[in-house]
Amino acid sequence: MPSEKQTFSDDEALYLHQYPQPGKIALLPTKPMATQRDLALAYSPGVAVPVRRIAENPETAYDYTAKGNMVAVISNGTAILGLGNLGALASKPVMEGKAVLFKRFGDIDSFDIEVTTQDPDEFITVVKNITASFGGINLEDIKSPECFIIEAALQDLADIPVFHDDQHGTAIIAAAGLINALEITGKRIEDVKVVLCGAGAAGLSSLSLIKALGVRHDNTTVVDIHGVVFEGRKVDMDQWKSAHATRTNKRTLAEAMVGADVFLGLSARGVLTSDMVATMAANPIIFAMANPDPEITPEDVAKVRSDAIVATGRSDYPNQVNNVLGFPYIFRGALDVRARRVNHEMKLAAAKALAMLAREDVPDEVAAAYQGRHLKFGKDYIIPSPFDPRLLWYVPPFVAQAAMDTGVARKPITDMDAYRKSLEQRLDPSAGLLQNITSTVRSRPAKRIVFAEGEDISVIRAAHAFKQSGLGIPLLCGRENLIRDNMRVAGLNPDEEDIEIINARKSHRRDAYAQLLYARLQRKGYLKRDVERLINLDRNSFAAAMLMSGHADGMVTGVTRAFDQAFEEVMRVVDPAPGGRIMGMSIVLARGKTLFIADTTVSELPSPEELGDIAIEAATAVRNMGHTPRVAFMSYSNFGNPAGERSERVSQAVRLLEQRGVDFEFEGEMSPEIALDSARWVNYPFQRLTAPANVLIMPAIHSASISTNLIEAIGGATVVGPLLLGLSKPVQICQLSDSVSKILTMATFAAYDIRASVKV
Ligand SMILES: NC(=O)C1=CN([C@@H]2O[C@H](COP(=O)(O)OP(=O)(O)OC[C@H]3O[C@@H](n4cnc5c(N)ncnc54)[C@H](OP(=O)(O)O)[C@@H]3O)[C@@H](O)[C@H]2O)C=CC1
Ligand SMILES: CC(=O)C(=O)O
Ligand SMILES: [Mg+2]
Repeated sequence: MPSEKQTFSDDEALYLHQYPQPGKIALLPTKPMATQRDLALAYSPGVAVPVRRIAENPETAYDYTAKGNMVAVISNGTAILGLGNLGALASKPVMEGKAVLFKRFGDIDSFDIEVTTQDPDEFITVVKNITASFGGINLEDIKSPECFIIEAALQDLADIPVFHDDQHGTAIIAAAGLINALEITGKRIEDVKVVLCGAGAAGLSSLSLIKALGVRHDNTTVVDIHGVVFEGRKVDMDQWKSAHATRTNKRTLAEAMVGADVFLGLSARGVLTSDMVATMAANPIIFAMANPDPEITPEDVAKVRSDAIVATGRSDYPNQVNNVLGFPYIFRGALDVRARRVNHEMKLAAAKALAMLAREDVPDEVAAAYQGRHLKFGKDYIIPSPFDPRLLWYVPPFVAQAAMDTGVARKPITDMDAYRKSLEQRLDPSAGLLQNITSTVRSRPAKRIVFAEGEDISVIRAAHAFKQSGLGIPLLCGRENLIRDNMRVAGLNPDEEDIEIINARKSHRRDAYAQLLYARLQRKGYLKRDVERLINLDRNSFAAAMLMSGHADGMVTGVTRAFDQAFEEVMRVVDPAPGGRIMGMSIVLARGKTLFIADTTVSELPSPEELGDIAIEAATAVRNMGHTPRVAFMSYSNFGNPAGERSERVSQAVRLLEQRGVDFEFEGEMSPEIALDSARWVNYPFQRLTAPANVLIMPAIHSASISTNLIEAIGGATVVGPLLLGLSKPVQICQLSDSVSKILTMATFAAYDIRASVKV
């Protein structure tokens, strides 16, 4: 059952997993395989050379193969999230997901491996025999108590870190959160009474770690599906539960919760009730970490307690206590020193580092990642956000140092400052862009975005997601009946959808909008009845009139008709911004680069002066997104070589812009390989860019459009847009039949408003 807060439908989740290709990962070669020589070097016979070296000295596998930055995510699917034992194959989406998260947050390459056995010995044998391929093994979603046996055995058998993430990743994050929650509430760790619900992998390991930090055994109560785990209990006990059993008369969770300071939930959805929370001690700390749905929602806690600190495993509430905050950085640090294992000291170091990071000031560029919430260490911010880019250079050095201090590092780091800098460079700068745009929109006062094609099912879904994600107030244009019917088709309940529907034909503003349009179009060959028809029948005219009249703050269209037609309809109603340049800018996110390309939609063949206007509009929009623009005027030639009429136009654009005294870097004319690769600048010592260009101004629409579409078609890149700039109001035009996600992105950009006329 999807949870109340879920902002997407089951169909959308399936669609994401199925298209454009099934699954979430693919392999990216790091060496060319284009020629016979490439093949000879990389494969037979060249490959024989590293083979012999590794046979002679196994350590050199770290030098000649991807082993050192490769982690296997291995499961048998016996405890998939909180969904239970659904088997190895069913766990594959989660394992692919973890592999992607390793890459996204830790720049670690990763394979998912699903082992179809539930027999621990067989599982151990399989994993033991593949450890040589990897720098580390991340065991995932294996149920207890088998997970304890499996991990311990593999740690003895392997000479690389074997880390059961549900145990230790979770324990590390929960410990970090607890350290900070105790600090905020002023409670002492040796005094707090802790109830753990869920005596499984995550629960028992978390309890062990917080005991190592100072929680007293006698102050803890463990509860599993049968109730309290007390000393002497006979039902469903094992050595791991017994180690945490306490002498107590309490038998149920409700009894255990009376007077408790801390609740750690690593069990199942809805296990904790508001009534139980009401009986907790003052300033209770509640970590409801079951996934995908917590033991209790923050809303249900708030009904009975205003003094509680609440954390969940989910990203849509404050305080996400989820192991995604841990495994990328713990493995990063462990791999970088070629650690033999992840030991207790490394886990404690990671927990303390995470706790410390949450107490540091949040710089502006990081603030955007926090979904507009209060950014000061306190009740709603006890742990860093998974999107905090500082995690990657903050946490691994502590882990690596602990590995070195405890003698498990095979390759100690000699210069920690240099190491920290190298971690900063690993960060994919493109990864944060869309997240930052989304977070900023959430943090600002809600904007009303009119979705002109409100009857379309994808548009309805996007509007629903827009609202559910807290991005603003969607307004759907169209006929109520049709929209309500299509809401049902989209799996939504129209009676529960709190989205305003505006039917042009019934709108009391029809006349006013017709007047507005008539005033604009009467000298352009339109009669009064022509504009009345437009307002009644053409949703773009109606929606644009809403925008111009201040009844909406932004507009999205283009899903049901071609760009040119939608653009023309919008332009009939919406004025250009004073001094603005109407143009399209596409954003290309690929391989760690963010490129802004303009003009991808409007001007066929801009004059040199117009190219300058495009550069100014683009550079300001780029700045509005928090990036420093470095503009390159694109050509097939570089600084007059080879000479030609087309390249001369571009060169002239650069000269004209020099006279306009702009406040951003620009250079040209130049070809893309020179603009993007500073290593090639040796031949052009006079060029003025301080780093590779990120804004590419194309000489004409065909080169802009072809190059952008080519990048997208080749694959491996995310292309956003084209985003429409230069209008007096924020309008975004999607591509025909865009997916729900793309429509949502365009609506988010309409709400963010990157136009140059809106200097942020
Ligand atoms: N936020 C995070 O980062 C993480 C969250 N988790 C979540 O923690 C939960 C447990 O995962 P994991 O430890 O890997 O799985 P395990 O299967 O190892 O453990 C689950 C434990 O919860 C117990 N349990 C289930 N239902 C209840 C209930 N109604 N009342 C009390 N105890 C119950 C189980 O008891 P029994 O075996 O008797 O059924 C078992 O002891 C899952 O929801 C998972 O998503 C896990 C890892 C990380
Ligand atoms: C987060 C995680 O690993 C789990 O819920 O199993
Ligand atoms: Mg897990």
